[in-house]
Amino acid sequence: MAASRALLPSPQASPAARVAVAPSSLTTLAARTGAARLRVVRCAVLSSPAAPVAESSKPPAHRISRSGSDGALRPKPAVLVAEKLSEAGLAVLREFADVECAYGMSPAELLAKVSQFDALIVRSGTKVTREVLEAGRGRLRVVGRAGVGIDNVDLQAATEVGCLVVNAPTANTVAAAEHGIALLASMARNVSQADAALKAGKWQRNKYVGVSLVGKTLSIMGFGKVGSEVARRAKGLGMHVIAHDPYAPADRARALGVELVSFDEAIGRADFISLHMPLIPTTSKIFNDESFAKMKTGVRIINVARGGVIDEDALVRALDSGKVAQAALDVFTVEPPAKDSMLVLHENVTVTPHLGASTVEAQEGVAIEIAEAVVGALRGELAATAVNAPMVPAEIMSELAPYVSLAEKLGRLAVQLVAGESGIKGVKVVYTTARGPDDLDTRLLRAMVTKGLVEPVSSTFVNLVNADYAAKQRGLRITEERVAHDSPAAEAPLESVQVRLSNVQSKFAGAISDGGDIVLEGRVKYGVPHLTLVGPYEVDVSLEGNLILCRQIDQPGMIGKVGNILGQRNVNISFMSVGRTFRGKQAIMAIGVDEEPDKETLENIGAIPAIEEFVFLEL
Ligand SMILES: NC(=O)c1ccc[n+]([C@@H]2O[C@H](COP(=O)([O-])OP(=O)(O)OC[C@H]3O[C@@H](n4cnc5c(N)ncnc54)[C@H](O)[C@@H]3O)[C@@H](O)[C@H]2O)c1
Ligand SMILES: O=C(O)[C@H](O)COP(=O)(O)O
Repeated sequence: MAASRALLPSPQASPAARVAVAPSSLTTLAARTGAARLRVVRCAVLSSPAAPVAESSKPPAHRISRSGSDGALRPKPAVLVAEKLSEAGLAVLREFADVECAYGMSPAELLAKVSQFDALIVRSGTKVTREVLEAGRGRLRVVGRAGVGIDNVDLQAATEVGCLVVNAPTANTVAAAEHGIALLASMARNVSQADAALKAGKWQRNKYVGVSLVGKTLSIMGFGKVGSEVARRAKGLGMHVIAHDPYAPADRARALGVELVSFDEAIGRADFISLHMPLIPTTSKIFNDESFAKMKTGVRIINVARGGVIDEDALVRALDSGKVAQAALDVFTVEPPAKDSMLVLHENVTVTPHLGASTVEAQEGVAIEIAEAVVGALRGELAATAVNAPMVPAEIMSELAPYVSLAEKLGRLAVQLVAGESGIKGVKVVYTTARGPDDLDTRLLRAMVTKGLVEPVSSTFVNLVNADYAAKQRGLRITEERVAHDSPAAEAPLESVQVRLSNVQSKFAGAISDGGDIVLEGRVKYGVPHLTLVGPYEVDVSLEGNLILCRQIDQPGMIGKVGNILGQRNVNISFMSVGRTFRGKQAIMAIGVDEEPDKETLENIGAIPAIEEFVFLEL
């Protein structure tokens, strides 16, 4: 079987979720409800060795009806809708399945019910925990998230029990952007405070004098789907819009008349700051005492992204001191927030209960998008919005698995090296192989590089079906080059894979090649992906755990010094490799570590006099 007939999800996915897709159907796109969306493509579900269901917990018998496209009689699937879904979506579901809407269930009620259903649909208010997924094991095949964020679904557990998770990533973008603008305007004019005062009988015209928006600088933090829609609307209000997003395409920003700037410049120049980045380890509490201190006194902040990007205690301090004049928040670290939350009760704070996606139109769009994805998945089709993606059949996996993992890891490392404000422009993937184009289809590898580049910095989930579309959406131009390997007798499908990011700045200058690109190259050795080139430096480090890269003057004792610091802090080194240009000149150390070193440990490494720069990268 050719490699081109295969798909691969995250390596931990269980065999029960295995799906194969014909290459001819890989790129069907459709435009709908104003937002571009991907259609599902038909594919064959490979045999799913479902776990045996205990006699006592067996679900009730299925109702028999004609649900197959071939008209054959087979059981009608059952779908549990746990949160309010628009009628349009329910109608799509009812055509294919028995639908039960059980809104507002307690966790115990959900746990008791879930084993009777083939699919479960939720929004952000229902926690789909490991316990829930375990309870559904054997019958529950799909969890549909009617919205973007899947922070409430235990993805790892879903994958382990062979349950596909699909989401609806685009239909609520405009609604979230409009809510951001609504909060911006109502905060600036004290609408909610004045409304509350008037309803309490107070006519306070002098107290609620607002500030104007026209001519003010708005910084958009995260220039993705929602951020760019907010920018477009704010320009219409006469605001000067700048943005910070290290991974956004500069062309798209330019087309909207938005200047991309560094983090410090964005927060330092802004009168208003609107947050639109995903909650990922690098953005967690990124707005904290230190960043508030760099803002203009009297700045105003809007958050319709995720509560966790703000250190909420620090925001209360900044509001109390007047550093931040006002905040308008739709999202909170814990939802719902405590009733006595000082942030929510602060008089200079406007709050809404996570309403960004809550418009009639968005909920209709999201409901249809998720209903179609769930029905498609129950039919054995692969949704382009599958979050824990599909994988390749065993015979393909056995040969390509380590290269697939290598491709994703190179993408993942490369994107973490990006810095500055120019955004990623060109991506080139170079394969050195003894095989001809007919023997090695590189789509899977290209998709995995895209997955590695996109997933760590966005709320987009990439699988083989949507990889090229996801790259295009983000303005990533991915080109490929095949370099013939000298030894045509070589058995391995690939000698090496190289990922080059052009026209980017890097937070680690040592990763920049002589040609000015971020360059990472890897090989598979004894079935394990290895990093073998960083910029111009040859290294050899197994890609397991996490990685520290240090650039230093080549001199004796460096390995010992860094090793000591890590050892003292109980950080286990799994691999270490040094590469240098010339003796006594520049060298880099690539260190594989099992644990994540804390900030102080990394600072101690950086403080070694011969170390010129270092970076910690997560795999
Ligand atoms: N309040 C709501 O109801 C609601 C509705 C929709 C989306 N959201 C949330 O809004 C956020 C944005 O959603 P989206 O659909 O626009 O996602 P997206 O993936 O399209 O955009 C996120 C952008 O953030 C950028 N980014 C990543 N790390 C960054 C960093 N350190 N600094 C600056 N930018 C960074 C990415 O490059 C990307 O361009 C998500 O957190 C999503 O869950 C909330
Ligand atoms: O992630 C999302 O799509 C938004 O935060 C909306 O969540 P909701 O569907 O619970 O409104």
